[in-house]
Amino acid sequence: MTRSLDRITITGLQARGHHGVFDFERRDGQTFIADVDLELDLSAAAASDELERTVHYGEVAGDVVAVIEGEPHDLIETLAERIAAVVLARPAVQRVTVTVHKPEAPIAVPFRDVSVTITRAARRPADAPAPGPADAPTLSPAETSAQASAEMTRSAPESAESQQKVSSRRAGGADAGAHAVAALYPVAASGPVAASGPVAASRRETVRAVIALGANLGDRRATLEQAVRDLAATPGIRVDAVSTLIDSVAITLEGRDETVPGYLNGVALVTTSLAAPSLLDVMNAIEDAHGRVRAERWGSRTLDLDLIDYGGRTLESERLTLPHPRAHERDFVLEPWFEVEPDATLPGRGAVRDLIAALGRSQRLGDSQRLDDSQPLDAARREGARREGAQ
Ligand SMILES: Nc1ncnc2c1ncn2[C@@H]1O[C@H](COP(=O)(O)OP(=O)(O)OP(=O)(O)O)[C@@H](O)[C@H]1O
Ligand SMILES: Nc1nc2c(c(=O)[nH]1)N=C(CO)CN2
Repeated sequence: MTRSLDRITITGLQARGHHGVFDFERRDGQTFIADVDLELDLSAAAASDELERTVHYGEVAGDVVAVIEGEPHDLIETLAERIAAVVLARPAVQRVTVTVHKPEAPIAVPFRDVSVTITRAARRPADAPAPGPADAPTLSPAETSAQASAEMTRSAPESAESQQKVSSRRAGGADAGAHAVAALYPVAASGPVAASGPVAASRRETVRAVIALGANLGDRRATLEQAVRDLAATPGIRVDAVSTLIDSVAITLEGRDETVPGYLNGVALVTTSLAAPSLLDVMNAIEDAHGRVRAERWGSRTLDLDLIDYGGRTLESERLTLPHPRAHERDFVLEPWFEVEPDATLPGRGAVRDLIAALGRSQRLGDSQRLDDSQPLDAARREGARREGAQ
């Protein structure tokens, strides 16, 4: 006889997403709220008092929020289906009921809420024995949105804890080497990486990402400093290190062009709890805030922020390709990256050190030069982190 299952229920999970059929919904985003009701057998966990034998509700909350923040869908029906899929990816969960609320939906008459509710079952026999550690192979927030689009592959995500270890190790390595590099790793001084909103207390998986910065119009240095400040002040983003800035000749569709204003380029290493599409949203918003006009490809711009690497993942979607498809041939990206992460690798391309060597002297931007004073950029990073902490 099949006995009825136990339940874990989380209600009111709130996050900002860009789902909807209207352009303005895609552009501006709005609040979505999810309730999830997991059906599973909790007796082994209750008997042993072991977290490993149940499902960590904090992680589920993080996964759900990542789906809301991730790849936009037209319908809340689709969003609910994606949420159900990531919850059911946890082997212990037999059935899940998902409600997605869209309280700010564009409905022309006063209303309190609109929602959809779906129930989905795992394609596992309901009375099969519960898997060992109930929660075994879990998905990171980024993966969950990736799984939704079924496009992303990955290497293992780094937990906040392992990330801290990696950063500390790097700081030690830097101490042993040039002290200029050590100054770029004040790990302890950086702010926490927290999810915004009601799930801030839940443990969110964090991912290391590499963001390239460039500008060739206006006060380039001031713009790049402000962009670093803006990134560091964004909840869910911690800027761990910034490179010095290099001055480089503009590469246009015609090649090197010295008649076009030259670029200042640099790289920021960040740790983020945002899903990759949400991180790109933030980057685009910062570009827009600096008057970025998207007139022509490789045209002059006040600010360009490119997502070079996101936790080693590869992705090919309409608006985001990971790693950045042209990073391997750009020494204005590779050189600053190498400076702050000498052992970095570009997924599918190899060690950044080797990629720089492969470009060969003749192809390098001969005019690239290190600006000896990049302190303002690091000061901007710290100031942004303080601003985020104060929020
Ligand atoms: N990894 C990525 N980082 C940033 N934008 C990306 C990435 N992958 C895809 N895109 C998409 O590329 C679009 C165009 O970006 P952008 O205007 O910065 O291009 P570009 O700077 O002219 O050229 P390039 O991408 O070669 O630097 C963006 O709207 C974004 O959706
Ligand atoms: N030197 C240089 N040239 C470019 C750059 C850039 O950042 N630096 N960015 C481009 C489009 O993203 C096109 N050309």
